[in-house]
Amino acid sequence: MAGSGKFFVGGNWKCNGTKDSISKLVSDLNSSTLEADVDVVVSPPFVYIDQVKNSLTDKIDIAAQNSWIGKGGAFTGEISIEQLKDIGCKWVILGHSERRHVIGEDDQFIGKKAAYALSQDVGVIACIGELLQEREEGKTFDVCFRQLKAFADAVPSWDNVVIAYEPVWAIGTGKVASPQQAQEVHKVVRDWLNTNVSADVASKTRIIYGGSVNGGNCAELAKEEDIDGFLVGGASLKGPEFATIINSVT
Ligand SMILES: O=C(COP(=O)(O)O)NO
Repeated sequence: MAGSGKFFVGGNWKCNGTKDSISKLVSDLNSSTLEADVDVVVSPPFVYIDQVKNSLTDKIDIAAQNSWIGKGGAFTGEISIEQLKDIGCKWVILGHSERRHVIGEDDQFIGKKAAYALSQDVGVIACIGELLQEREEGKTFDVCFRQLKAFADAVPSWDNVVIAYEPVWAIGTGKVASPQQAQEVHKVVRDWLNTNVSADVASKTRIIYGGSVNGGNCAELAKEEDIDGFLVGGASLKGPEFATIINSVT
């Protein structure tokens, strides 16, 4: 399994950064003190992965923000897992709500991507989460279970999978889920794994939270039993704050 720490923290840089700003961010990360039992990844835009990989401390791995459903070839604009491995990616974020609700990727398409990445020994950060309307209609669990099932139907194994619960209404809004809200969903996700996959997978799979995590709220969230780390957007673009979040999970 790529990474065997009890905890997992990812920094999703999304479509942000320049060569200069990323150079500064990497420098800040390289000078940070990071706790040992946390697997840490950062996820730069594709065009900066090589720069980051060649300058970042080896204590932090690289995750791609997306990947193609299979081998490369005549797929204009796509980037294959083989190419991402070639430049040092060990992980890939798949099913992010921005890919689902902005780009329009569906559960099955995301499942195919996850299956192929895992078949090539690249770890998958499998994102799930409900829209505000779905939560208001009491459908949070149904949505998460549907998304989980699509991953479960596709993946050959859960050994290299981290689940990221990211309520869409909390992403980029500053409206972080309360520790109780996040724990409630993380618990039912772990129970779903126990019932539908195995007790071993349920106990070993890291379930991380994403959605407006910052240096001020991470400690309270990290205290929850079933929160095994974070997938951080905006706050991961600030090196010192991202280091604070990483060190809050131990
Ligand atoms: O999308 C997110 C979270 O983003 P924010 O931390 O900016 O809410 N992680 O993948």
